[in-house]
This record gives sequence, C-alpha cells and structure tokens, in this order.
Amino acid sequence: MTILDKIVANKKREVASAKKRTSYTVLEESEHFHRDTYSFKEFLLDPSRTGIIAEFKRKSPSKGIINDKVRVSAVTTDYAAAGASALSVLTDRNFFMGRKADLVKARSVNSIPVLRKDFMIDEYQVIEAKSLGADIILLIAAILTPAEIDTLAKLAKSLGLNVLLEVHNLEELERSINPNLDAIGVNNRNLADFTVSVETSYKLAKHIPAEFMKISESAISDPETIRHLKLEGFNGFLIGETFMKQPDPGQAMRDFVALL
Ligand SMILES: O=P(O)(O)OC[C@@H](O)[C@@H](O)c1c[nH]c2ccccc12
Repeated sequence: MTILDKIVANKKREVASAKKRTSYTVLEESEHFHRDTYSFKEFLLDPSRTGIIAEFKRKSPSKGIINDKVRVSAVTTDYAAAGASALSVLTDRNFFMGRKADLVKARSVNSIPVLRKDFMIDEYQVIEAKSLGADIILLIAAILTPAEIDTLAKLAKSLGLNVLLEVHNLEELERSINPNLDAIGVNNRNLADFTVSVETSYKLAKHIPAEFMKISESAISDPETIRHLKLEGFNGFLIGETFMKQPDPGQAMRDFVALL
C-alpha cells in the first residue's frame, strides 16, 4: 500500500463521519455558501502579482513536521502582502496537521483566492469547500477516474468554484483533461514515492492545451526556477515548504520575491 492509498482510505472514513456530523443542509446554511468567489484566473494573470500560490502547511508525509509554531492568520496575510496570487491551505488533519478551521480563518482575513488543499473524493467535500470559504478546489488525477473528475468538476463549477487538476505524468494528463477545469497543475513530487523533479513540469508543459492555466507545483526553492518555468509558459507556482520551513514564512516569501 502506498502512502497515497493510505491517505485515500483514511479520507473515505473521514468523509463518511463528516456526513453524519454535518448535513448538507447545515453546510449550505454557511454564510460563505452563497457568496461570489474570487476568480483564480484574474488573480493569477494580474501582472502586479507574483503568480505564486503560497501554501500554509504544518506537516507533510514526506518531511514530517515543517512548522507547527506559526498562525494561519499572520502567515496568510503576510503571503498576500508579499504578492501571492492565491493562498493554499491544507485541510487534511491526519497526514498534514491541517484543519478545516484553518481555511475558515484564512478566508476571513484575506481578499484573494484560497485553494482548499485536500484529497477530494466525494461531492460532499466540494460543497464543504464552498461552505468553508474556498474559491478553488484541487482534483488529483492519480486518485480519481475521468468520470469522477467530470462529476466533481461540474459540481464545483456550478457553485462558482475554480478547479485545479493535478497531474504528474502524461498518461494522467491525457486521460483526465476535461472542459470543466480552469488550471492544470503539474506536481513535481510523485505522491506515491515522494521523489521530486522540476523536469516533470518542463516535460509536460507542451502537452497542456492553451485554454488552461499552467501551474507548477512542489519543490520550488529558487527564484531562478520561476524564471525558467515562466519561459515554458507556466502562469502559477505552488510553493509550501520553502516558506513554511522558516520561522517567519511571510518574511521568507518577501525575501524570495525580492529576487524574482
Ligand atoms: O512544499 P512544496 O514542495 O513547495 O509543495 C507544495 C505543494 O505543491 C504540495 O504541498 C502538494 C502538491 N500537491 C499536493 C496534494 C496534496 C497535498 C499536498 C500537495
């Protein structure tokens, strides 16, 4: 069993118990549920911003604890002030030490798009994402069939959410492409064995149809890499650990952006 299999098995149990605790009706009563979302595209393509999707992540299965001393409100507002085009907030508890409350908090103190970073396998989580205040959901091709991607993406679009599809090879990209997606993210980290290579982004760039925004995800630690990725047509850069491993992640992002 790979770590990804374990995460998905755990997620199925989590979703089943969340459905029992909080009904669809209660989710739909949330103040966020009926709000207009921020446009991912508009913020990502805004030339006054950096294209960086800055992530709040305390822990990961590959690195263990990264930073459990900082507050989501301070870090995410610092990220936004440093020019983030969007924020990414982990809501998986068991493997990433995330909380749904982190997303609610990030939403309440920021006015830029927020991505719910989790392992989406069920329509319930899409409704929940909207009710927590997310603007973007992540769909991971490695754990979803094309039919599941279609269902989840259509539901998300019907709620005004933006959809980011994550792939890490050509086969996943080709089988998963769907008109209801807004952006394709190439994950430079293989979620099954954690090996990382930015080459994955360079290899897949030319295969991503022009109508989708292109995002490179993971293992970006050098502003020089962003310059290269831009030349290959990437519009977005998802960065977590490089910032979060510093005692002051917001300052780390400011220092990084100064070198762009
Ligand atoms: O911390 P990094 O190497 O900068 O990576 C950020 C982000 O890409 C990574 O957290 C991530 C990409 N896809 C995921 C799916 C689930 C959980 C986490 C992720």
